[in-house]
Amino acid sequence: MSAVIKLPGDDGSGYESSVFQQIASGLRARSWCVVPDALPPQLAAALFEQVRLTDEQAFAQAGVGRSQDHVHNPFVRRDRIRWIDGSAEAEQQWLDWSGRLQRFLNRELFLGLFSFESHFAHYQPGDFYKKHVDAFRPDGTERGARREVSLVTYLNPGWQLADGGELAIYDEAGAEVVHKVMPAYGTVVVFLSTEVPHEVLPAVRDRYSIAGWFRVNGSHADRPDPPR
Ligand SMILES: O=C(O)CCC(=O)C(=O)O
Ligand SMILES: [Fe+2]
Repeated sequence: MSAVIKLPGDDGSGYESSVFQQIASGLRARSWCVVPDALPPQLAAALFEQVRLTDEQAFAQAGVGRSQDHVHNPFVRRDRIRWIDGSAEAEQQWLDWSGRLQRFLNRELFLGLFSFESHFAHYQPGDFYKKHVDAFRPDGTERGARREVSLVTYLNPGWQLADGGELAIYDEAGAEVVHKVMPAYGTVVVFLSTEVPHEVLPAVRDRYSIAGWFRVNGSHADRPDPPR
């Protein structure tokens, strides 16, 4: 694989903090936000290279549901995924960037996010992910760490409107689409995992993305939970 250029933390240009600020303001105002060109170009390029070189065999059919009843349901979602573990340098840079975003959101919004998990996703032409929320509102009985904030980014150079594959964002009741996001290279979408129903519409070309979740600790004082 070609050498990946080492990324500094925030390069001091203020670009990163301005992106993070837009995300925090968006979440504060209406529980979701879309920031075009949010990924630093070097990071986007490194991740795109990584996903491009990943053997299709390394992607596994994605499932739906909570851990115990997690099943593959091709009527709900068709994408194939590969979890990011930081073993490649591009992945480590992605985890560093999302770690900085996590700390920023905790500082600005007091969200108490304490862990992050993410995967690459590949939607082939015609694939979709029907309307869903990424987490259910806590009902007081759950003890595990739960998804609080969802983070999605796209790795599709030259995407056109006619290619489809938008992320449709619904109102909180899930009744109407309020916004459609084109999965354009470097665009980042962030939303509250329990509040924002959304759907991936079919595309006419291969669609690559990363989907990730920041979790909060749902543990009770008497019985701490592990992060996952
Ligand atoms: O790829 C997207 O636009 C969203 C994916 C998604 O909703 C998910 O993986 O939960
Ligand atoms: Fe989702």
